[in-house]
Amino acid sequence: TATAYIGLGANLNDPIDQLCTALTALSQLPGSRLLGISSLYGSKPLGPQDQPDFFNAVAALQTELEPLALLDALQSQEQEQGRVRRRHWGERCIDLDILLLGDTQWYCPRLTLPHKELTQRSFTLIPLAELDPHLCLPDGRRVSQLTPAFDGELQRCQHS
Ligand SMILES: CC1(C)Nc2nc(N)[nH]c(=O)c2N=C1O
Repeated sequence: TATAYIGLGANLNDPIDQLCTALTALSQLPGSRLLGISSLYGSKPLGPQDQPDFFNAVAALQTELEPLALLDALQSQEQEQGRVRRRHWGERCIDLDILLLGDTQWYCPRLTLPHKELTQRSFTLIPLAELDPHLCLPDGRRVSQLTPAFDGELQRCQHS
């Protein structure tokens, strides 16, 4: 098995509830075990600004699933939660992205691992470093070395 890090994002139709629904689905994924969940973060949308702020989190999932099987499972969960693609980089009720799958480096049209934008986005990097401060990327970089560039960009939501 390998540890997958899944990026979750939502900014439509009660986003926090959407994230909870997705996390419940992840905890029930066959051949997988939910190891941990980052804090919940709020962030300004990257892309068109005429959309609501996003809520983001990252989940750590131990899984036996192969990359494309995991991708299929995540994409069917997005459909299940009624994701409709309206415009490029537009609002969506749920986004489930594989950020990392162990040390796998995977380059195919459907899936790139590690996620292409992983180190360019506060809302993936900061929750990831929270989950595993010592995490190393396949190219050897430590995520905790990359987060200072994004200090102050992300709001950790108040724990209810
Ligand atoms: C539309 C785009 C690029 N912008 C985002 N912006 C933020 N803040 N969070 C996201 O999860 C997110 N996801 C996206 O896919």
